[in-house]
Amino acid sequence: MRILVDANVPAADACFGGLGEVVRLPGREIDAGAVRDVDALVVRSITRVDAAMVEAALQAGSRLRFVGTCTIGTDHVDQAALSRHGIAFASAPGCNAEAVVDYVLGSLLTLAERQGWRLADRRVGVVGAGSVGGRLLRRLEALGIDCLACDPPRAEREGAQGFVGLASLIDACDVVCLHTPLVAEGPHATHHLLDAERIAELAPGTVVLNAGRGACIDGQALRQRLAGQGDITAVLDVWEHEPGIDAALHDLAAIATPHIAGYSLDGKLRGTHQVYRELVRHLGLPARVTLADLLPPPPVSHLVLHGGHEAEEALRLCARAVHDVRRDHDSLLRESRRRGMARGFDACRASYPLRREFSTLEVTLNEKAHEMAPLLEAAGFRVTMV
Ligand SMILES: NC(=O)C1=CN([C@@H]2O[C@H](COP(=O)(O)OP(=O)(O)OC[C@H]3O[C@@H](n4cnc5c(N)ncnc54)[C@H](O)[C@@H]3O)[C@@H](O)[C@H]2O)C=CC1
Ligand SMILES: O=C(O)C(=O)[C@H](O)COP(=O)(O)O
Repeated sequence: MRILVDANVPAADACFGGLGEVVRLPGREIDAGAVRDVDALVVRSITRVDAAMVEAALQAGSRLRFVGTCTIGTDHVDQAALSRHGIAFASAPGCNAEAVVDYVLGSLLTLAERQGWRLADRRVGVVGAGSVGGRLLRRLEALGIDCLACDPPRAEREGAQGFVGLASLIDACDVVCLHTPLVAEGPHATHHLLDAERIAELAPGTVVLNAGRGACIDGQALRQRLAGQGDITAVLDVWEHEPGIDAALHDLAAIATPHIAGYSLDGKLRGTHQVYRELVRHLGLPARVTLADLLPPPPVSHLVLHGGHEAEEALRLCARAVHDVRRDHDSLLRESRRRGMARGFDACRASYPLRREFSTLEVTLNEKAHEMAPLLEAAGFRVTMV
């Protein structure tokens, strides 16, 4: 059996090597020709697995019977086309949701520091309350932050209580966080969910954060608002037309990162392992590799606080011990200046030093810092007191 695996999938040999011959290719080079001679394909979000690719590969004699994406998002895979041709499909729901929530908290704490406000004084709106948005709401609420959630599909299934419409959320919130999948059509389509009209409705001072999919925001309309009135702030991890993103919008975003919100080692390994489990199930084999086999100890495992920090300052300190979003912003700026936008974007992603998640950091609080315990636990750190 031959398994073609995106070169950016970690632990591919450890997981798939026991099942057959593993062949690696950069995700953007995986096309019908590359798939012609394989039985299984394992990708991430940058490989388009569409009807044309699958049909061209099959016509050329491909034995392809399984496609897995080690990501949450599935908008790059034409699942209907796979099913028409009897090809099994698996994704990795929730795999990197914790990492995205860490990214959002780290970004908001960084903006708060730069702009001189406290997160505790802001109302945060979460659009798309699924794996990522739901976890974000739970952490924010545990931190005592006022939140609103907008999720019409969930509101339809579960009842409207606890959810608001998008217009009300925009009207009431200081921070609007997008965590929706990209859905091209249907009653809950998300393509340009924040369109020119919605962007015009954002009150001055609003922070817009997108860590869902780039095309959920009309980038041109956002650029015009930022360049014209310049009275809102954008934190963008995802972009229309990645990797060739709009350079002017990039320059106007307060925090601009190259689609790495979910790039924790933990999240990526979970993604690989989830797809591995689905592949062995498809083959009727036992899963011999466990996730614990794959995860090394974190580079920074322990921090001691002796007190004297204001609450949000302590949070920022712990968040940055794990992940400093300013580094990711600076590296995209530097690499895009040096290599051009598309190549710089991909270079940052390819060489990204996979970070760990907040839950891998143990924070020990000395007596004078004990009062920080509830806040740090709510943010997702492991806390011990001495
Ligand atoms: N920036 C990054 O690195 C990452 C981005 N993502 C993106 O985030 C998306 C969300 O991830 P999960 O929360 O795990 O997915 P999920 O499927 O668990 O949740 C998505 C939620 O969005 C809701 N939704 C759908 N249409 C909506 C609409 N029109 N308005 C408001 N809500 C709507 C759904 O009902 C669902 O509750 C993924 O599809 C992926 O595209 C995911 C991981 C990493
Ligand atoms: O899981 C998802 O969905 C994501 O957006 C991934 O974190 C993106 O990672 P790549 O597929 O672009 O490596």
